[in-house]
Amino acid sequence: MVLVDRFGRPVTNLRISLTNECNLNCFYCHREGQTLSFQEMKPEEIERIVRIASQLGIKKVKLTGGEPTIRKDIVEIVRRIRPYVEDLSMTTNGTTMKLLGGSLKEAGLDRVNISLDTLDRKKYKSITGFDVLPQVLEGIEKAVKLFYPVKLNMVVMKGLNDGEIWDMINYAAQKNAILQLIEIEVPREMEDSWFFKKYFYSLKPLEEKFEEIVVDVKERRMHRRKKYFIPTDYGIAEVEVVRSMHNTIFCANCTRIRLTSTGHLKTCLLRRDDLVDILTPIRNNASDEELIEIFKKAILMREPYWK
Ligand SMILES: Nc1nc2c(ncn2[C@@H]2O[C@H](COP(=O)(O)OP(=O)(O)OP(=O)(O)O)[C@@H](O)[C@H]2O)c(=O)[nH]1
Ligand SMILES: C[S@@+](CC[C@H](N)C(=O)[O-])C[C@H]1O[C@@H](n2cnc3c(N)ncnc32)[C@H](O)[C@@H]1O
Ligand code: SF4
Ligand code: SF4
Repeated sequence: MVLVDRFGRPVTNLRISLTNECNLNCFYCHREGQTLSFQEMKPEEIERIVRIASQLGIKKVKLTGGEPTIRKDIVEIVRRIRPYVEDLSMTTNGTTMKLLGGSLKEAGLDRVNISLDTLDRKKYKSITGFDVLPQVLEGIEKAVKLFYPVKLNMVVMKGLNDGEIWDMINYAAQKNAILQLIEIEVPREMEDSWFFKKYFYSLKPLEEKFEEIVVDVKERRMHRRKKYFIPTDYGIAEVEVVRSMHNTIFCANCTRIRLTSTGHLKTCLLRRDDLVDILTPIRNNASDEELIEIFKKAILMREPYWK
């Protein structure tokens, strides 16, 4: 069974923010659309929500945040939810990967996405606020030994790191990782913000350039994102483009529901009016049937953001 929303979009994956806290401070960070952080779910509460989701056909889970790996119980969380999930992945800034990668793998994590906007140490510090690029690069070395696929997330910013796109394509090919090139995304009301105006870099022209040089192009079901297969000196690079701003096709093919670290189901990254509390009912001993109804209510609230 898979639940389908009012717009005909099946809901097949759950994106869980484990904490809104982070050990870095990227200036553009959307924190998965979460604004509150007054409480965090316990491992057993997360496990219960994932079990209920799996009964509704939601079998792919992404762990994110804030930085998911700063939770002291991260390995326990992975171990607890593993049995209910077919594709269990994490998006991380990579700072703890060298230390934790082995335990996460052992606990059952399938794959990781690691954020890496630049290979330049000074720029990395100016973006994230911390001089930890060498630590992150070591984390990537560790990750590619443990997991497949590893994706590297590069948020492309005008005048800041747009000159590094081809270096990053080569770096990813060399490490046998997939590169995700990502446009900065903000909700409508923030399109006037200083950083969006200054740094937004449209990836559309680059996609057109890719079309001319690729050996293959594939399209993912989720968001109908394109994956380009580009020849490099290090073999074929796989480059996925995440172009979400004002993209109606992207939203029409959104198959995700979200869970905030405070225990609220959230229907869309960019909406501000879409939280459905599931943690309070759990703490008040709600039955599985009641939790299923809460999921269904949230799924009914889903709508494409850009339409
Ligand atoms: N607007 C929007 N952006 C998203 C959504 N999901 C992911 N993103 C953005 O896509 C980029 C990559 O996100 P990741 O956390 O690596 O996850 P992903 O690539 O979507 O997931 P996988 O491909 O399954 O690993 C980030 O910039 C996210 O903010 C979504 O549903 N809506
Ligand atoms: C919010 S972070 C959380 C996970 C982890 N801390 C990390 O940085 O990978 C998830 C992903 O969203 C991306 N991201 C954050 N803010 C963004 C924005 N405004 N636009 C596009 N992507 C963004 C990050 O680069 C990262 O790849
Ligand atoms: S590391 Fe991730 S959560 Fe932390 S500030 Fe950067 S993008 Fe946001
Ligand atoms: S509806 Fe669009 S903006 Fe909202 S989460 Fe889905 S893809 Fe992202």
